[in-house]
Amino acid sequence: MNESLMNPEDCYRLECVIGEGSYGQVYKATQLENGKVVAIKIVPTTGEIESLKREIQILRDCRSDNIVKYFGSYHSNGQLWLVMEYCAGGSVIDLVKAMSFNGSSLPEELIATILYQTLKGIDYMHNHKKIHRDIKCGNILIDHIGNIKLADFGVSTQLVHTMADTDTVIGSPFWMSPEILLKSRYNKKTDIWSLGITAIEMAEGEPPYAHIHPIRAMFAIKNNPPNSLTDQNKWSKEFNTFVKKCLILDPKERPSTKELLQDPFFQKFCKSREYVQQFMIKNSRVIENYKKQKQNKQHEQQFEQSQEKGIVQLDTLVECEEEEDLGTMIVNDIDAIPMNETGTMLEHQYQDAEVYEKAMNRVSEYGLQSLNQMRTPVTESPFRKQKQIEDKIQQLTDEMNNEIKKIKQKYGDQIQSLQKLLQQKHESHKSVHEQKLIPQSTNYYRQLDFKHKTSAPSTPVQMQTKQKSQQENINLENQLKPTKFQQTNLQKLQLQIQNRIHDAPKPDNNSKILKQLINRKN
Ligand SMILES: Nc1ncnc2c1ncn2[C@@H]1O[C@H](COP(=O)(O)OP(=O)(O)OP(=O)(O)O)[C@@H](O)[C@H]1O
Repeated sequence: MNESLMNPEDCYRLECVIGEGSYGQVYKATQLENGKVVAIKIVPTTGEIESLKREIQILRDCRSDNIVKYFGSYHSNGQLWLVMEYCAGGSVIDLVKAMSFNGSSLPEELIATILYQTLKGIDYMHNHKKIHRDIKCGNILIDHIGNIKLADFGVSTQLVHTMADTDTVIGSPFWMSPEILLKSRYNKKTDIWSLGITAIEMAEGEPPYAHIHPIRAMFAIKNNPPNSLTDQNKWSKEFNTFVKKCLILDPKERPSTKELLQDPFFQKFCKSREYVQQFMIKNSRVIENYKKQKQNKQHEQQFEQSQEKGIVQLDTLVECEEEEDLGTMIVNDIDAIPMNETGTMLEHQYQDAEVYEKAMNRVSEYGLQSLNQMRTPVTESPFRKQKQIEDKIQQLTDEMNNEIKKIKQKYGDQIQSLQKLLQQKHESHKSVHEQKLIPQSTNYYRQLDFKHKTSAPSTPVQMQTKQKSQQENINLENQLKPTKFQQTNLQKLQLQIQNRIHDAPKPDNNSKILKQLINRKN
């Protein structure tokens, strides 16, 4: 491989992450010299880079309008950069998922056009003695003018003779041909099988057996290979026949790319690249909405994963993202996965029970990719980091606002009921004054003093009346004492509650409160 030793950061500016594969991320980037937009796949060289090297090797030899173009590669700072043509329409899987998310499916004309151009890309590869081995919607891209491009050559192979290495099971489980799964000798016809499964994926939103565990699916494909679209009445005779041809069990009987390019399905339904472009423009909002949702989900998962540290060893149990596209797997010995004919797992034949248990746990946690040696963390991107910080701040702000709301709700009711109580006490107090015809004053003790001074007794009757009145006043005073005491207590309580509301964290408060919340959360 002949990659450049220049620092790629001097040549390109990374704009944003546009996708993520098993071993690294794909960025949209700008070439500084001329402002050209490109796609760059970055893989940390500490992990598995063989597939990227293979991809570079295959891509640099390919010159076809239906294969994503290769512009160069760089090795710098422990990373391998693969610079390629940017396909603004994204992958066909996003289109398929967006449409099914919207409750619709792709029209037959679009399916035919995408399949035809993909087939042309495969035809080019086969003519140059290359097998793709991983044909699926996730590896078919659409550019800004509606051209269809085959991508992801990480598992592609150069045919040295006529047959490929028979010991290696390679590809994505649901799209794998029975001859690969049976470990028979296989050839380029394996790509035709995968194209048939891709046709079903485009029509039905997912490949056959997608609802079952991938390992079981591999056995199901071996034992009961899919051979047609599920609802044949929904589709044209030509489309049904095309799928059936691609899924012919015997590779020798299965048509070649040349034969399929002449198929009546394409003659009847295939349209121009402008048709694809128009379809993309018409459905851009649906696609964007779906991508945003997918991205948010990924960010959440990445944020959770970023709490985990460094390289994730396979035996570390972490929450596994829901995998839409199961990814590509390379297994050197499929028979090491013990299962019976119906796909039920058999009792392990591993010598070390614990090793077996861990391997199976990994498969159910991570999917089949975990059967590869090591899963490396994706490259840390500044965009992702910034998004994580923004999300964290948003999350903390929301939390604080909720807390304030809760405190207000809780104590607001109490304050109201205490105020009501105070009002009632005040009313009863007033009514006692009215009964005794005592003039209202804000200070009751001052009133008593005034009465005392203004009504000095002179006669014994007056003395008696005064004493009686004094006694009554004392009684009244005694009666009011607890009320007064209660009132003071209530005021104190109200003050305390108000202080607590005041002390509660505010959304725009300083970082100390943020830290308190983070600590409490941890
Ligand atoms: N040249 C490109 N232009 C635009 N988007 C791209 C390009 N290459 C890849 N992508 C996007 O990046 C995503 C990840 O691509 P990548 O080839 O790394 O992994 P993958 O094929 O999805 O996964 P795996 O390697 O596990 O099979 C693709 O699904 C696609 O959406």
